[in-house]
Amino acid sequence: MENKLAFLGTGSMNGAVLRGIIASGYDPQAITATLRSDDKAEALRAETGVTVLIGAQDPEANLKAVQDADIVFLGVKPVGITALCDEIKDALKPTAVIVSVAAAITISMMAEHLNPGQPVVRSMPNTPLKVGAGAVGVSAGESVSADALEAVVQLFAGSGVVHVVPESQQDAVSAISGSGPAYVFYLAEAMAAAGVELGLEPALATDLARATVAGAGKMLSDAQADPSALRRGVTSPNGTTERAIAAFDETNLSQIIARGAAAAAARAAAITKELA
Ligand SMILES: NC(=O)C1=CN([C@@H]2O[C@H](COP(=O)(O)OP(=O)(O)OC[C@H]3O[C@@H](n4cnc5c(N)ncnc54)[C@H](OP(=O)(O)O)[C@@H]3O)[C@@H](O)[C@H]2O)C=CC1
Ligand SMILES: O=C(O)[C@@H]1CCC=N1
Repeated sequence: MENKLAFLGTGSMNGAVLRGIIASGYDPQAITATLRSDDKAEALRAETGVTVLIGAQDPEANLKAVQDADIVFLGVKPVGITALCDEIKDALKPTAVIVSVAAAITISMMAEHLNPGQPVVRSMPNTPLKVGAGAVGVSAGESVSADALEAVVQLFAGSGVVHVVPESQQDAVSAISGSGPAYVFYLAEAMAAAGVELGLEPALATDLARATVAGAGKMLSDAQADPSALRRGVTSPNGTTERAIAAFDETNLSQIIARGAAAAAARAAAITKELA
């Protein structure tokens, strides 16, 4: 029988994890999801077939969702994670594995707000899980058995690549793959704007940028794909692409991207300090 799953705070990220799991064939009847407000509840129910409980209508929604759950995904904002742990801790099965998707909240911060020995996994997923193309870093607390960790890894693996990483690397994972989809969307926005500057209609420029980023992403989705080799395949000697890459290099675009990622990782470390 499949593990019973609970999703507490089923917004953008937990919703993507949930949709990825459902798309990979998991029985929706084994899943209960909670939301705080009711505006997206009906759509979530209709789309996924899971049981949806709404906090604004039932103060016990989270408690009901976890009472027979084997794996509990915490999907609220970082600032709400420890309060959510306090809320649910006595309703959890002692063996239930808590899986946080929150940036910056450490395993020990969660463990302080749960009963001793409750297994805790810290994960950093990303929203492309929703379309079966996610990337996830997971780190296990000391109470997590090898079987329990494997069960969590398998849930994510149905809709993305999964790497078990030391918890000390989670801020870096967050800065690369957690936030990374936004960097790629930003690139698509910048390409569309560049197309408009070159005289294309905005709708055409956006469509060309969108299809190009999506197509390049599809080529990269092969686990053996090498980004540098793929780039060279587009870059004719003394051709047009070469001039664009040279202009990027002149402006040190790689360093600019590294600065952005470092700023994201630094913000995660700062949030940890703020909320510890
Ligand atoms: N968005 C992303 O790409 C990524 C996000 N994350 C992490 O995911 C977490 C959630 O972020 P995100 O999904 O973007 O945020 P969202 O605001 O989209 O989702 C949070 C959800 O939690 C609900 N909620 C808040 N408090 C409670 C509660 N006490 N009980 C039940 N539901 C509650 C909110 O409901 P309501 O709207 O009604 O308040 C909302 O639906 C964060 O900790 C973030 O660090 C990690 C990786 C990537
Ligand atoms: O922006 C954030 O804080 C979250 C964590 C990683 C992606 N989104």
